[in-house]
Amino acid sequence: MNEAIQERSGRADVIDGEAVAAAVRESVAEAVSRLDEVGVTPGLATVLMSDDPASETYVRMKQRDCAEVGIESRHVEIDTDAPASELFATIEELNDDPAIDGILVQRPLTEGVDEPAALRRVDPRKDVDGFHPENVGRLVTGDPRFVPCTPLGVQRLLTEAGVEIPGSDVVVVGRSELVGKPLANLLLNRGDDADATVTVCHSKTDDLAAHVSRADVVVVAAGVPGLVDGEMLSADATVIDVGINAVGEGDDRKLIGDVDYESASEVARAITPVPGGVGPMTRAMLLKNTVTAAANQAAVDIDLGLD
Ligand SMILES: NC(=O)C1=CN([C@@H]2O[C@H](COP(=O)(O)OP(=O)(O)OC[C@H]3O[C@@H](n4cnc5c(N)ncnc54)[C@H](OP(=O)(O)O)[C@@H]3O)[C@@H](O)[C@H]2O)C=CC1
Ligand SMILES: Nc1nc(=O)c2c([nH]1)NC[C@@H]1CN(c3ccc(C(=O)N[C@@H](CCC(=O)O)C(=O)O)cc3)C=[N+]21
Repeated sequence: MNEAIQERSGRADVIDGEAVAAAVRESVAEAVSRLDEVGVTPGLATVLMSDDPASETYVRMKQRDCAEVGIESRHVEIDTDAPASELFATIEELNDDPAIDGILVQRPLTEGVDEPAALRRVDPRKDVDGFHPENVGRLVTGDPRFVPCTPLGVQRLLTEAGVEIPGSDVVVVGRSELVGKPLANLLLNRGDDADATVTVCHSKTDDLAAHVSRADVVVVAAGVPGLVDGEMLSADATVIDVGINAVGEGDDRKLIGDVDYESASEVARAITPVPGGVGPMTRAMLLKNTVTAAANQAAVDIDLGLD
């Protein structure tokens, strides 16, 4: 049995995102020490312009992750009442700051700020989120530089779970710029960890169940709890649940995914839990992209040991 697969629940193997993310962080820490030997310390800047408590939590987690692997982090908070020009000026400053290798502008931004305009301002060489149109274009044309962290995390979970991606039928539920579209492009590209036949479903898809039932791999990123359940799945399917939905109040408050875990794990071959699946991988891939950005900007030609 694979290291990524820790336990069985129902019939499906449970893919342990925390364990795979810990292994990624370990290899990132090793790469950081190799960079340290040549005098390079990677730096990540997080920019928050929002009062959303979940965003504040995520940004804190990202800083903690950085500290664990030896990446320096800087956090900039912009008042939600401030004009967008203040956000844009902050991004420009970070673009020009040699101590900063990666810039993450936490989404969603406060209402009224033109998000695409903000993402376009990030220097594409520091765009560790992979959201700048230049990096989006490079992914789509099969010459990726920075690939968004969640799709990268999903791809790694699939390979760690022993899924043979080439030739497989992948159904992605959700077509957002953040997750669905870049994931579809990543798995559609040529390569040993790709070469999939990809179908992308969304809210206007006629008969979601018909698509899902034919898939070897189902990735759900819709933000709709219970959207995919066991009845829709084929018995050999691997299910990756990207959704993060907070349900309940007070002591009953918890996170659930977009997949009905109970029924899906009775049918599927393997499944990711929420929490503990894709979320930790998203954060781990951010660290990896930051180290890559640092090596590229320092123009050091050393083997980072990252793949
Ligand atoms: N684990 C992680 O690391 C991350 C988790 N997330 C989570 O993943 C989920 C998706 O995020 P994101 O991509 O940003 O979300 P968006 O809201 O931007 O996109 C949701 C997508 O799902 C589609 N959709 C909505 N309802 C249905 C439906 N009934 N049937 C089929 N498709 C549907 C939408 O279709 P249409 O385009 O037609 O509106 C849209 O394409 C959220 O729960 C988010 O919190 C996000 C990022 C990282
Ligand atoms: N510029 C930008 N880049 C992003 O990558 C980005 C973003 N904005 N905005 C919001 C989404 C969401 N996202 C998550 C990251 C980690 C977890 C995560 O670690 N989740 C844990 C649980 C966390 C908890 O306990 O709250 C888990 O699933 O186990 C979840 C969601 C990144 N996003």
